[in-house]
Amino acid sequence: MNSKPNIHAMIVAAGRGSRFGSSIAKQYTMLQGQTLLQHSVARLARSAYIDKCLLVVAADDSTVETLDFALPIHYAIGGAERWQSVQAGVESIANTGADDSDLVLIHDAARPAVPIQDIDQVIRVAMSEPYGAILATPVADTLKQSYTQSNVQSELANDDIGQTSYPYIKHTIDRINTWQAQTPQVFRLGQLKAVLHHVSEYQLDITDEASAFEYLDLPIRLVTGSRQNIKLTYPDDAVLLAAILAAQS
Ligand SMILES: Nc1ccn([C@@H]2O[C@H](COP(=O)(O)OP(=O)(O)OP(=O)(O)O)[C@@H](O)[C@H]2O)c(=O)n1
Ligand SMILES: C[C@](O)(CO)[C@H](O)COP(=O)(O)O
Repeated sequence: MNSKPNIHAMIVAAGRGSRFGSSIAKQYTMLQGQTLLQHSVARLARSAYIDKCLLVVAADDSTVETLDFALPIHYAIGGAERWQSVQAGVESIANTGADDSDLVLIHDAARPAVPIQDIDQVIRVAMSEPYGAILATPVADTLKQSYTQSNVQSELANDDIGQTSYPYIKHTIDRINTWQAQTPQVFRLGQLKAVLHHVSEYQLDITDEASAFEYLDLPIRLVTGSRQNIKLTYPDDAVLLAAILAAQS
């Protein structure tokens, strides 16, 4: 195993933020005087392993070029699904002549509070792995699988409590050995290219790149990260992120 591979950092910022529901793409939400995307680049800039960054943005993005970043920036145009944005970034990195054993670090623009020590730790672990490693946190809550049943007779008419769409509990999911995936996710370039090709060929539905390796039974290491590394997904997350960024600064 090459113990000192090159690291190619990529931030995916080509999403729409439909669950966040703002009129501007959520990566341009301002918190603590900067956009989320600028915060995320600034976090990577503080890692000794990273000296430049590829930003994967939407084809119609007219905001990114108006911003200053803490690293030299290159651009690629993203796709409709997150993995397609990553694939565009991977192609761009491969076209620079990068080696298949190099590491590609993928981070969400929407995770601006990742601690620097977590970035460095997941890189160090990935360096000793044949495929890669991701940040994640053990699930802390009791998890319920749900079902919906429209014709259940309840003592209280559903309308009386103003909500007809609450589901019921099916069962409790065992949380032992259950983790919440975060980013950065760090993989060998050649392997990442291959698994994304598989996702494309078989039209797999994935929400992170580690899932592509899972489909092929390729082991990816879980590195325990901070619970502060939350993603701006729903409007409530903005309150939490603002508090986390303020506490970290
Ligand atoms: N086609 C896509 C979809 C997502 N992303 C990026 O992937 C990260 C995490 O994805 P998510 O939170 O799902 O972002 P969105 O797709 O923007 O949100 P939503 O699913 O609510 O629309 C974000 O930084 C987002 O910009 C991307 O680059 N290209
Ligand atoms: C990559 C990711 O941030 C890991 O948590 C996540 O999978 C992005 O997509 P999601 O649809 O919000 O889970």
